[in-house]
Amino acid sequence: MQIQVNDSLMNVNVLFSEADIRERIKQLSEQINKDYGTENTLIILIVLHGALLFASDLVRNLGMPTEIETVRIKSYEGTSSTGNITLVTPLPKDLTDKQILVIEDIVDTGRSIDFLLKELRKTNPKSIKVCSLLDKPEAHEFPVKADYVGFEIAKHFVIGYGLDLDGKYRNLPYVADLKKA
Ligand SMILES: O=P(O)(O)OC[C@H]1O[C@H](OP(=O)(O)OP(=O)(O)O)[C@H](O)[C@@H]1O
Ligand code: HPA
Repeated sequence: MQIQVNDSLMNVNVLFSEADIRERIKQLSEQINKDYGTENTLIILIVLHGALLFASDLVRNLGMPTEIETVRIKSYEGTSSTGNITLVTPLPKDLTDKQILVIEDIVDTGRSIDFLLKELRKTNPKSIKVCSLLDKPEAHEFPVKADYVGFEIAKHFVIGYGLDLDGKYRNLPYVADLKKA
């Protein structure tokens, strides 16, 4: 598939197929189940919109009692971070002494997760961990490290499986990167 991005025609190259993603989610959920056990409630905090598809597949494989919460933050226009994070919806209430697992689609510059973790720490939770489908270590501008990462990728803009370009392509069942045609 080819798509137009600003003045350039881009090739869409599949990086991770549906089957790759399914298999990696199985491995990640086994690790999370092992780390948290089955007794205590885990708050699953889904960062909207990008993490919606990943989170909905991941939580089905978790064995502990969970409460699902969402927060919406926004900072991207096109393929670049604006540098300004907006907390579009408030944080969930009553996070004090709770175990929180933040679900992200991607850690790119790290600005969004850095911002969110700072906000969450103000609520005095018992613990906070981050599970991100994708991580771009070479793009980090903030000292963040996700506890669970599906795939590390190079510094290319990616779309699909929740990830968008100006709101489009989130419904693709695979993750693809964009390269000049
Ligand atoms: O590490 P960063 O450089 O901050 O990039 C990662 C963030 O960017 C995207 O969110 P976006 O603002 O595009 O909102 P969306 O989830 O609704 O697409 C993505 O979902 C992450 O939250
Ligand atoms: O590579 C990306 N793709 C889509 N959304 C994003 N938000 C940060 N990085 C990306």
